Amino acid sequence: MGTRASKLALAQTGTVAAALEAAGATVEIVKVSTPGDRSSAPIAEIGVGVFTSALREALLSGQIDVAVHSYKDLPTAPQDGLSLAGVPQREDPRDALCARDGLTLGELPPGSRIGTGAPRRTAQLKALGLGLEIVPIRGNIDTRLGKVTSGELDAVVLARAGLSRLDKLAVVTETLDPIQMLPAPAQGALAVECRADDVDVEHLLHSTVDDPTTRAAVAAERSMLAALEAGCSAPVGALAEVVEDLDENGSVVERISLRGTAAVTSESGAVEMLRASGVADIGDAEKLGRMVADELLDLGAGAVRPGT
Ligand SMILES: NCc1[nH]cc(CCC(=O)O)c1CC(=O)O
Repeated sequence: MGTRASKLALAQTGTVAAALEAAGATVEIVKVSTPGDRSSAPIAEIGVGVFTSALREALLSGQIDVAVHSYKDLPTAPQDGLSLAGVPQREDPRDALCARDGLTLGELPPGSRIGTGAPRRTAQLKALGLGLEIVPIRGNIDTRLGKVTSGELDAVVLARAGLSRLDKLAVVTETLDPIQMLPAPAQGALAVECRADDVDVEHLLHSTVDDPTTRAAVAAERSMLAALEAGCSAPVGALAEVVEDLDENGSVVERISLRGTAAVTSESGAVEMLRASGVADIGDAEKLGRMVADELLDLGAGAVRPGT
């Protein structure tokens, strides 16, 4: 199994490895270095797939047989020759504020310095109108948290899932409500890939680590992102949840609800978050994503293409 060498990537790969071992497989972990690990430039500058392409190449060349990615880091375009055989049950997808002195977002005084490198988090924080100063940062979770401990920053915003996997939830001072901060499409989910012609491994992954509910939710979020022609560094948030609903006969059915947001920045620099949402049958998850994207485009989301 190939993995990036960061603590988070190793923890993520470890959970999948444990599930495969419990199913009788023998696993060897192979660390693969990616351009995203070697460069500290903003992700938007290094390009799409900075954390995932090297793992995919190792898979295609036969150096490894299974790759575990953070799903939100995968480009939306499908990859020839690979199969997304397992989408394990998702962690809590929300973002988390880790602030000094136990403060919540509303308690941070205007002018507080908040670290994040994500255009999506930056846009949503600005749109809240709290007068916070957004400071661009990159680096692994410990590096980011260290900037709060040292006093360089008042807070950082991180994926709650990453902190949970590293057993660091104690540093969270507020789990951000999706009404204020919609997570990245597929945040908190993993993507487990193998070669498309490796049917035994594909079957093993599918039968041991795949969660159809997570797969449907992520499909809705990612099809919204793809329909906006945006990538993981775009100011776009999405959250799909499987909810219980009643059909026309009054029987309980599971349906999927999707909320999406995209930022538009005016010439004066003011940020507005456009919002759209919808509900559909689980089998129509991808269609739902395209519908919510169309609604965002109708509202004026055309100006959120990558790089803008
Ligand atoms: N490349 C950043 C990245 N990719 C996946 C995670 C966290 C884990 C997840 O969202 O599943 C993170 C860090 C963060 O956003 O705080």
